[in-house]
Amino acid sequence: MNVFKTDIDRLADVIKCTPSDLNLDVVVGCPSCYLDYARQQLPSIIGVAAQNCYKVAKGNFSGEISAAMIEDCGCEWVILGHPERRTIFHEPDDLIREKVTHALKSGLKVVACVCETKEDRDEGRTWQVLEAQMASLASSISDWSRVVIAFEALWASNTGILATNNQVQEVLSQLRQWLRHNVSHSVADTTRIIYAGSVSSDNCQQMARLADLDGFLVGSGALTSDIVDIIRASRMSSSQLWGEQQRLVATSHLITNIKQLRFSNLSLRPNTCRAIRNI
Ligand SMILES: O=C[C@H](O)COP(=O)(O)O
Repeated sequence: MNVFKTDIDRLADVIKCTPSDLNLDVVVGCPSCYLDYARQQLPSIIGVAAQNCYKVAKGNFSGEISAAMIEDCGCEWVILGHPERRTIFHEPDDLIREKVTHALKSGLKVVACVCETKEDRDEGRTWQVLEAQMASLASSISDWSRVVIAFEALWASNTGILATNNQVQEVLSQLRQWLRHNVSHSVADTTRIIYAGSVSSDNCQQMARLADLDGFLVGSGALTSDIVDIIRASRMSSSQLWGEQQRLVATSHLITNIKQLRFSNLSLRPNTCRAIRNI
């Protein structure tokens, strides 16, 4: 709930120049009322994701949208179980699992989120919480090739506290090991696991080097020129995915300020210029 149509226009203007040979998926998370508009404005190389959808195809569920509606808008992604859905709207694991089941069955690709809160970390139950979320999600997934796992350290999102690289890598590694032991080696080796929690220009390059990191889910950084650096860092990521999967950057918000930066030399840093050219 951070942007309007004019922001989509600005984003589209910049991103139309994006070359098509990126070894990277860039997916723009979008409020449901703008899905259709965003899909029309953005180049086809950029994915568009809904930020939620309901668990059934059709019916009397006022205020909800369905997977079929997302597809009808020409979009192929949905973000499910976002930490804000889990914590602010109290979506339980079971509901998220049902949504993931339905979205996949409907043909969408899913960014499935797991998260830990500050209390989870302080009380030493991070892995217990994440494992329960993973187990619930995994029971709904038959085709992992259309699933990206996003881990968010909620305590490091807009709090002024940053997760260290070690803290992030530790969890990402645990998530991959969990997939290895509970799903399969090939799923562990090919499923993209991305990180969310105040990813910015300042920390994206170091994080991109983490062994088990395959991209980012970006919130506030997608509202500034930082997203250019983040996309660039993701492209250079050292993750070792097998098979056809590419690294991924998903935004839960639209990128708003790139055009403004592009045409405002005062606020355009040299590395941002280069990054814009390179994407
Ligand atoms: O959807 C994005 C995540 O909630 C992360 O947001 P953030 O990058 O502002 O911490």
